[in-house]
Amino acid sequence: MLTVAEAISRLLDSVLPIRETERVSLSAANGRVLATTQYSTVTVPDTDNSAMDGYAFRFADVKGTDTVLTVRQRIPAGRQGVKLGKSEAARIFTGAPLPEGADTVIRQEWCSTEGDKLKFLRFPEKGDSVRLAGEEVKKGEPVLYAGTRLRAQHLGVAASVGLTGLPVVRKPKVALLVTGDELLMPGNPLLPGKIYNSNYYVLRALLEDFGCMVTDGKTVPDNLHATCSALASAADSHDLILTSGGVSVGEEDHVKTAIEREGKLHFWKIAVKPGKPLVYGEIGKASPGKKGVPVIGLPGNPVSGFVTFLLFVRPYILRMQGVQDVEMKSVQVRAANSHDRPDERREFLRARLNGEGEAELFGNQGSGVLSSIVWGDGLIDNPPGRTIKAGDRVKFIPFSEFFGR
Ligand SMILES: Nc1nc2c(c(=O)[nH]1)N[C@H]1C(S)=C(S)[C@@H](COP(=O)(O)OP(=O)(O)OC[C@H]3O[C@@H](n4cnc5c(N)ncnc54)[C@H](O)[C@@H]3O)O[C@H]1N2
Ligand code: MOO
Repeated sequence: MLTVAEAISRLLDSVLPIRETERVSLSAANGRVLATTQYSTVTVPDTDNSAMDGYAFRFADVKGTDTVLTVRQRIPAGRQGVKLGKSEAARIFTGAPLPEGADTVIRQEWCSTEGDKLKFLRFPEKGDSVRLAGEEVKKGEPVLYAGTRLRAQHLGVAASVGLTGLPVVRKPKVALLVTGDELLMPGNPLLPGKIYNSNYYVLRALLEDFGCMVTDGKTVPDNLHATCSALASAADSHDLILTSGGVSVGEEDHVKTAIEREGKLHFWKIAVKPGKPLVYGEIGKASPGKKGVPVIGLPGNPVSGFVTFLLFVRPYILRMQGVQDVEMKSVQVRAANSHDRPDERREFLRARLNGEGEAELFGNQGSGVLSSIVWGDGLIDNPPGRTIKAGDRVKFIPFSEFFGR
């Protein structure tokens, strides 16, 4: 069995990055991956301006708190003032440009006025409450880097330098194939021996969360012929095929054999719990110089599907879109309760942070207990063979870490 790290590096080493790009408006760019580094065509801020509502003046005119200046002008944000005369001040508001000659602002709470006379309650320091031109970005500097997954904050920076749209990588086209004779879609009456298909909704939502365009067919029945033909037709027009179920060792599990028939198996089985039987391969007989379409087969157990998606599929599809930093980062916390049964595989246990910042494990760690991932807000990354006692230090990966970047 491969280790988690080996599986991730074999997956990432074989990713074919998508080269096509498109330009989208800023309001359509959330979640997309930036295709080329963006440089600012403006300086931000473009002039020195006030960080406070108060009074702008020339520092050299103020000798002490007994200095009195004369207020000669009023500059709201969006307007421009005129040059300051000797011992003059300007009434100024947050964001308004400093008038020529001014270098310091005193906030209104720290001074007083009588008519047009300004008195100081505190002695300022030179440059107080002034945002200098170019202190954030200078014209020509890079502001956003290729390979960034664009989030609200990146769109804000793009807008702040006047960009209206951005070049992004084309969305990966992913075929989602869910296998299993026992599956019924919600909306149908539940028949004996059947269960509702939850993986379809989980995996579709996850794929969309990470920027994919998802197409799906009917649920694939548990037979080799149907599995082979579903894989072969999905390979036609997709960048990736993601399957659910049918990857274990029973004679009703056909995904691995179908990959071997329709293409090539790269690996099967990872020393991870949940998720051991994950399979990776490609579909389509590779003609010289041409690769097949990658296929990742996730285990059918619902928690296994969710966890292995985050561990293995998420970095894969982000890297397809050009994101370099796809590593999952954990934080060290104390365990609130125990985990008594060690496993030879590296475990990703469902847990949540309590009010003390400790990770509390969900009671039933079964791979089919989907409610554990609703109760939990992250995973404890537990090394092979290790039990956990309350108070032990553990590595915790919040779900937000997977979704945040
Ligand atoms: N003899 C062995 N049996 C199993 C092994 C093993 O090593 N030896 N491994 C177990 C592990 S670990 C896992 S994980 C599962 C993975 O099995 P499959 O990928 O073949 O998944 P299925 O058998 O199709 O289903 C497993 C389980 O999940 C339910 N399921 C499947 N699809 C869905 C869906 N779309 N929505 C909701 N629930 C789904 C299915 O009904 C089963 O209960 O194999 C173990 N067996
Ligand atoms: O890998 Mo399975 O996912 O342990 O149940």
